[in-house]
Amino acid sequence: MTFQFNFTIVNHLENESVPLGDGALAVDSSKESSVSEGKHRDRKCSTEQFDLPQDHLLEHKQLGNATPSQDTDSSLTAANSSSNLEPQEEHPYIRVAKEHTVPEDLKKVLENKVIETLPGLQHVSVVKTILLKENFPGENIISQSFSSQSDLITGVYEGGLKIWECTFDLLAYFTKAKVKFVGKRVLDLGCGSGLLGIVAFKGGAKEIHFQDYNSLVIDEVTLPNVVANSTLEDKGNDVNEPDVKRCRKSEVAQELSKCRFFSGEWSEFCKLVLNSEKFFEKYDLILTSETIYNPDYYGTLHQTFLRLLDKNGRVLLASKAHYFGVGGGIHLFQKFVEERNVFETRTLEIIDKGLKRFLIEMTFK
Ligand SMILES: C[S@@+](CC[C@H](N)C(=O)[O-])C[C@H]1O[C@@H](n2cnc3c(N)ncnc32)[C@H](O)[C@@H]1O
Repeated sequence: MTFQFNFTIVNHLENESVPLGDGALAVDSSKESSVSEGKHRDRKCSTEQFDLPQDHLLEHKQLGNATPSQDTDSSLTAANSSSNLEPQEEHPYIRVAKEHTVPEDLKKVLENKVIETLPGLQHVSVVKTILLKENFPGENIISQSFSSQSDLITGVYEGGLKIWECTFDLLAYFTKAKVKFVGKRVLDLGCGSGLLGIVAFKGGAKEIHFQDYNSLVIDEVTLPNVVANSTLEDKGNDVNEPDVKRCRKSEVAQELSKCRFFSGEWSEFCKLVLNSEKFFEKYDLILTSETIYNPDYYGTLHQTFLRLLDKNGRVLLASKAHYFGVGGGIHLFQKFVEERNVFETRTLEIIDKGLKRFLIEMTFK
């Protein structure tokens, strides 16, 4: 079955057809659970990494693999042009992280976007973007993903343009387990649409950071989604008085200042936030859905948790049991984590409908 719109909301929305826009992305939903195969994985590599955190966890030995990267995209930057804090000789190119600022004119962010409420998630609206590939010559992940008919292109496009199934599992868990966000520092890691972070935002989190591999995803999907879910939409539309409007705008800007947006590969993202001039406090909660499909990334991912999670914090991770084609999956990842002996993992829920899926929690030992 082929959907033709910017988001493929798999399984849950399989029967929801959306009108076509010219130039809209077509994604084959039948490939949802089997991510792109080895044909794109020609830069698979692994290295020992990186700078370890300056705390008690230093004593734990790190054996991670580095993330593969592939330079087919002009937005990639040579790694050796960035900070030399970390050895990266085996990666001539790596997707350097950057922070995306929220544009002042929020209306512009939503220009040409169609906002739709997700069925069953009335409190979260989702922006559907019309992505014309010629608008994004630098990061032509849309056309590449389309022409290769795959959901992921390792090191080029990591799947953030669509909403993956486990996101809904984690959202349901938040409600069921009454997960508290108030006052928490939250990271939506590998955010794609950013729904997990958005729920944390709406739930009163103190600060919410969104990270995706692709800057296009942040600019065209995550950021518009967050703006659409800020109170600007709820409050702003029916008001005409300039003073009231101005006041609401500044309220919204203040609210949005709790959110920060980052793109780039995980180790680069860690470097960016840890070395940033802005004060960085570790996260109380790291939310992450469908990010353990590729075993080559486990080292970097584990390292990211290790470096960015507060010692009393927890990771809530949602994943399919197995990712056919790429080889990752929950058991492999849990084994990897166990061997590093830094985190404890606990299975929160097993969803045995369709493809088996897991929700796990990770806390420091
Ligand atoms: C399959 S998508 C899942 C998106 C979203 N969490 C969801 O459930 O809909 C995987 C996400 O992980 C991120 N990701 C995967 N590998 C990464 C890496 N090595 N460095 C940075 N981000 C990565 C990508 O940005 C991508 O959005």
